[in-house]
Amino acid sequence: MIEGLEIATVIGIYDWERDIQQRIRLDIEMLWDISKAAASDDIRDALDYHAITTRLLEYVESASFGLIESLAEGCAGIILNEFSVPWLRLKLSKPLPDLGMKHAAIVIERGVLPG
Ligand SMILES: Nc1nc2c(c(=O)[nH]1)N=C([C@H](O)[C@@H](O)CO)CN2
Repeated sequence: MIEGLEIATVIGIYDWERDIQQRIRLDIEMLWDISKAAASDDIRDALDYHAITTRLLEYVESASFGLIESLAEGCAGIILNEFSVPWLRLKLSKPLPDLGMKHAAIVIERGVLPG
């Protein structure tokens, strides 16, 4: 699980949002059988959360989406396709204190759960 990953990006549908950066937060559950990595103690058998985080930082920092939905799908696609994760649940939160709420968030599940 990657929890509380905060990244600044251009995100939003309004003109004023196109000229600023806002910090989104990612919480990601990922399915991975850890038994091989636990037995070998070899990072090559593990789901390397450092590598995933580095890739997401690169992607989100350079992104410029209007909707949080689009950014969430982009992040999910990277994890599924580049890191061979079979299934994930991803929550993307965007702070909205001006609207009187802590944040708006969406949760998506992508990939296939075994059996
Ligand atoms: N379903 C969505 N609704 C809204 C989004 C969004 O990304 N998905 N975004 C906005 C604005 O950008 C808002 O965050 C600015 O206050 C409004 N609704």
